[in-house]
Amino acid sequence: MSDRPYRSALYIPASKPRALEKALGLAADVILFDLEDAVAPATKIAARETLKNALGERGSYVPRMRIVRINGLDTEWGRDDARALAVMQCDAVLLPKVGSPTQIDEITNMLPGLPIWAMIETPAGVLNAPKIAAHPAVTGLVMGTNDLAHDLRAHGRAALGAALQMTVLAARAAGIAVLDGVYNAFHDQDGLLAECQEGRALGFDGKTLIHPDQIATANAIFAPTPDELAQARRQIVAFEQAEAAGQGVAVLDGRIVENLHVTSARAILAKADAIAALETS
Ligand SMILES: CC(C)(COP(=O)(O)OP(=O)(O)OC[C@H]1O[C@@H](n2cnc3c(N)ncnc32)[C@H](O)[C@@H]1OP(=O)(O)O)[C@@H](O)C(=O)NCCC(=O)NCCSC(=O)C[C@H](O)C(=O)O
Ligand SMILES: [Mg+2]
Repeated sequence: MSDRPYRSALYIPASKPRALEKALGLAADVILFDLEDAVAPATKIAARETLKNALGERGSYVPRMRIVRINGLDTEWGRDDARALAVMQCDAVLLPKVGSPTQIDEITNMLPGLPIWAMIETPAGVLNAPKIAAHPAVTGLVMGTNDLAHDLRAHGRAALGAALQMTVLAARAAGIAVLDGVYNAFHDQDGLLAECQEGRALGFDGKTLIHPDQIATANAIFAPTPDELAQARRQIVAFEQAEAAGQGVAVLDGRIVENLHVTSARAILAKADAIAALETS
């Protein structure tokens, strides 16, 4: 997996030109240009044309990662959406409601070479998440907690715990990125903060968002903290000193530091560097 930050991934309905324009100045790490559920059926085709214009120029929205969510290939719009990607400058395509790796084969045949992100938002998708994540074209998973809760007839985030963990497990086993679902109450900053903290503790790389006011919270919570950075540096120094003294393990503040801790520490520092590079470019 790259060091690229995925702290905040903002959905923008492709049917909203004002939101598309506004996103040029927003600090989201990832923009999810949406042709699927945020766009009403009557405006799907016009939204696709709007998005072609917005993503027509090389370098537009860079340095943010640009991911286009198309409609499912089993819908009347999906195949034309996929074909339209040929004239859009984007970094990946996001396929909704992926239930099995054969759906990934289908989109890969249409868009060879383009990285695929898969939405895990159906019961079959959760159960098959390890196989979906292991597909060589898939570089990221995105939780679709609204659709999943609907399909499960579940209420509340706690009911999704197994699915959230299964999806993180699948992504980590495959070495790819994984993003948490959206927080619908976009005026509720306290609720968003709590859900971002929970998502980070579960192992997610970042959170998908629906409103610009949610970006700052996700960016803060999914970034390494100053304490984590200081601890990472101290662990590396302690381990290097132990190694120089012929030891395989260091002791820092009464805890052992092994090679695996150093690997994590280096990953934390690399992530902080990548965030700094993104924010200054
Ligand atoms: C939720 C909204 C409908 C709220 O819209 P609105 O009432 O217009 O918000 P504001 O007036 O507060 O907007 C203030 C300004 O911010 C811009 N804006 C709003 N939202 C976005 C956005 N997402 N990206 C960029 N810019 C945005 C407005 O244009 C205003 O700008 P200005 O004119 O300069 O003041 C709206 O936020 C919205 O449509 N959000 C996206 C909803 C969406 O994408 N839903 C689908 C994805 S969620 C999903 O499907 C998850 C998954 O599949 C699952 O199953 O769980
Ligand atoms: Mg959905």
